[in-house]
Amino acid sequence: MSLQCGIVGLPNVGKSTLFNAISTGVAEAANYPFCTIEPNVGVVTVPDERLDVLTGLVKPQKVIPTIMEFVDIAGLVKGASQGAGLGNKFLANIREVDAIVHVVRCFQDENVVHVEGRVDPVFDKEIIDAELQLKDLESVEKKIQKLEKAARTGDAKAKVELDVLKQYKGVLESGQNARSLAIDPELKEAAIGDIQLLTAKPVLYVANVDETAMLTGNEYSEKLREAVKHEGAEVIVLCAAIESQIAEIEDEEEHEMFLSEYGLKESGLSKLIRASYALLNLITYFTAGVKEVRAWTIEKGWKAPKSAGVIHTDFEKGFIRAEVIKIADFEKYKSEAAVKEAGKMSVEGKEYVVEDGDIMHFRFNV
Ligand SMILES: Nc1ncnc2c1ncn2[C@@H]1O[C@H](COP(=O)(O)OP(=O)(O)OP(=O)(O)O)[C@@H](O)[C@H]1O
Ligand SMILES: [Mg+2]
Repeated sequence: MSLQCGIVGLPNVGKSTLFNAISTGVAEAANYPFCTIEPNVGVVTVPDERLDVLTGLVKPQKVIPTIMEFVDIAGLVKGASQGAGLGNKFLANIREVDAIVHVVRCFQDENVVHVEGRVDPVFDKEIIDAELQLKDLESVEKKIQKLEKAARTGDAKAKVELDVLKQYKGVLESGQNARSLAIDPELKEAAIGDIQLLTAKPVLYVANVDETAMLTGNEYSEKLREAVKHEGAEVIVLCAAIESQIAEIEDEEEHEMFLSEYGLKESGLSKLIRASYALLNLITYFTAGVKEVRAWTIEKGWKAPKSAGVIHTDFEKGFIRAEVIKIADFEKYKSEAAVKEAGKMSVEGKEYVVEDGDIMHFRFNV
């Protein structure tokens, strides 16, 4: 299971710089075969200290972290929803991703052209939002037309959906994003699940600042933070130009030194990758054996059989039970045997909801 985050923003704000940093950022996770699916899709490993802890205790032959994909989407401009600057093609790229990383320029640099001729992150963000909203409005209106016909023939389901879609229309027309509509998840899925509204996708913002503001942020990033406060979205402050330099350092020690020289505890990229993972409502469970210690991605709320299914469909079909160790217990008792002896391993059935950090052992029968 691998989900995609699309990197979105105006032209020349640092999207590709950030993408390249992410894509070459093997320093954090040198043990995963980094690969590129397409030139603009990068597979990154999700940094996870717990995996290091487990590896230290189990000493496996192989360690496999979990992954995520980032897509570098070309810059959108004003009018993109009407096709300006190849707009429609890029908007289609956004439709395919699961979440959006919206990069906003918060750095001053006369040598880097700003398409609007000035640095104003809040206004920039609004340009992008407006284009995405216009595109969504188009999709919503199309579907409303279809549903109106069905509703007229007395289709009750169509009437319910129509009502929801009209609410979305209202939200979009008032210049808000579809995600701001508070609505029952099932109703939402029925109404807009098939049309993949761009502004319904979860979002986080990257304030791309200059080197001097990397630790503290600056007036621009503050303005952005203030402007998105009501959205409840996260704002990550980083300097894409520096991040891409840091990412190129493969030697782990040197990498650490570089970070500490800048006063950073961890790279902005690690922060961004973890935040994106959380944004998608993803959690990690582990399997731990001497052959392999591995992190697996599932969605929050998944029960044991479905979670087992990400390893192999047989695990789900033939699920019998799961033996679960909490990672804190593994750390405390140092081995599976010691955990068992202490009575800290639990045996769970089909209804067990897997928690972040669980170490799972599935019993199955095919
Ligand atoms: N934090 C920063 N400080 C200073 N310069 C930066 C910063 N981040 C990126 N840049 C510079 O900004 C320029 C544009 O960056 P980049 O190509 O990544 O933008 P982009 O958003 O991908 O643009 P496009 O939409 O045209 O593809 C580059 O010259 C890059 O080095
Ligand atoms: Mg680019």
